[in-house]
Amino acid sequence: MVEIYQVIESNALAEKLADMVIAALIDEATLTPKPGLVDMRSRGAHYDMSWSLMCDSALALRPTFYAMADAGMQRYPQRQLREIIGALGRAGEVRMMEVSNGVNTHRGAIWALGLLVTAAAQNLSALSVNAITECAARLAQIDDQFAPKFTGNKGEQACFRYQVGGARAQAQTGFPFVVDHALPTLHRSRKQGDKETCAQLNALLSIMAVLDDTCILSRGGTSALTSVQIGARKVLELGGVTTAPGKAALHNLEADMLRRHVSPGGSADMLAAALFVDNLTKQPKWLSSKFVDSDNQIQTIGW
Ligand SMILES: CC(C)(COP(=O)(O)OP(=O)(O)OC[C@H]1O[C@@H](n2cnc3c(N)ncnc32)[C@H](O[C@H]2O[C@H](COP(=O)(O)OP(=O)(O)OP(=O)(O)O)[C@@H](O)[C@H]2O)[C@@H]1O)[C@@H](O)C(=O)NCCC(=O)NCCS
Ligand SMILES: Nc1ncnc2[nH]cnc12
Repeated sequence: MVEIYQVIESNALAEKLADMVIAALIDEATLTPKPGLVDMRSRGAHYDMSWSLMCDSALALRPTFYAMADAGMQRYPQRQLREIIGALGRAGEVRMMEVSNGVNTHRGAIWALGLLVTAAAQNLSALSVNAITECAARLAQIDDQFAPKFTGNKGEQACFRYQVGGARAQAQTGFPFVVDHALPTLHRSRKQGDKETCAQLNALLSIMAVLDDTCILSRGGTSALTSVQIGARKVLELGGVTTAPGKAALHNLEADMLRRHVSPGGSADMLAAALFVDNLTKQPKWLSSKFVDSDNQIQTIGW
C-alpha cells in the first residue's frame, strides 16, 4: 500500500508557527472588553496606544517570530539557540519601537511568545502544554552573555523595588499562570457553554487575580496590584463575566483601574501566550503530517 502524506518544508512550518503567534497577539488585542487595556472600544489606561497600533505592531513582528521558529527547528546547542533568539528578540524590540513610534506595545509579548514559539518549533513531535512550557522555561533559564545586564526598563525597576519576579521569572518557572490558571479557566468556561469572548475574558481575569504584573506595580504600586488582584478574583468568585453579579464586579474593577490609571499589560501578554499554546495543542490539521528537517530527513509529527 502506498502511504500518502503531505511533506511540508520546515520553513513552511516556521511560517505557520509565526502566523499562530500573530493570530494570538491580534486576538488578545481584539478581545473586548478588557479592563484597563487597549481593546476595540477604548485605549483603556493607555494614552499612547490604540487597537490599530497594537495590530500594526503585531504584524510587524511576524519576521521576528518566524526567525525564532526557524532557529528552534535547527539543531543548535541550547546555549547558542538562547543567544540567537536573544539577538532576534532585541532586534524585534527595535522594530516594534520603529512601528509604534517609541511606544512599548509588545516587549513582554516578544519575550514570552518568542520563547514559546522557539520551544514549540524544537518539539514539533511532542506538542503538549507541559512539553512546550517546560522547554521554554529551560531556554529562559540560560544566561545570554550578549544581553545587557540591566535594561533600566520599568519592569526591571519594579522587580527590584517590589521584590517580584516579573516577566523573566514567569518564563523561567514555565509560565505557571498560563498552565495552572489561564488554560484551565479558558477550557472550563468554554465547557460550560460561555461564548469564546467570555471564556477568554475569564481567562484574562484568572491571570490578573494572581500575576505580579510589573505594569501595574510600576504605575500604581502594591496597593494598585492588590486592588486589581482582589477585583479580578471577585468577578470569578461571582461566576465570571457571564453572570449579572460578575458583570457588575467587572464594571467596578474597570472603574477602579481607570481611576488609578493602571493597566495589566503583563496579564495581556500571558493571555496571548495562553491562546497561542491552546491553539497549538489542539492538534491542528496542518501539523498532522510529515516535514523535512534541517538534515533533509522526513520526520513524522504525531500524536
Ligand atoms: C525580559 C524582558 C521582558 C525585559 O524585561 P524587564 O523586566 O527589563 O522589563 P520591561 O521592559 O518592562 O518588560 C517586561 C514586560 O513584560 C510584561 N510583564 C510585566 N509583568 C509581567 C509578568 N509578571 N509576567 C509576564 N510579563 C509581564 C510587560 O509587557 C506589557 O506591558 C507593556 C505596556 O506597559 P506600559 O506600562 O504601558 O508601558 P511602559 O512604556 O513600560 O510604561 P508607561 O510609560 O506607559 O507607563 C506592553 O508592552 C506589554 O507587552 C512588560 O513591559 C525582555 O525584554 C528581554 O530581556 N529581552 C531581551 C531579548 C531576549 O532575550 N529575548 C529572549 C527570547 S524571546
Ligand atoms: N491590549 C493591550 N493593551 C495594553 N497593553 C498591552 N500589552 C499587550 N497587550 C496589550
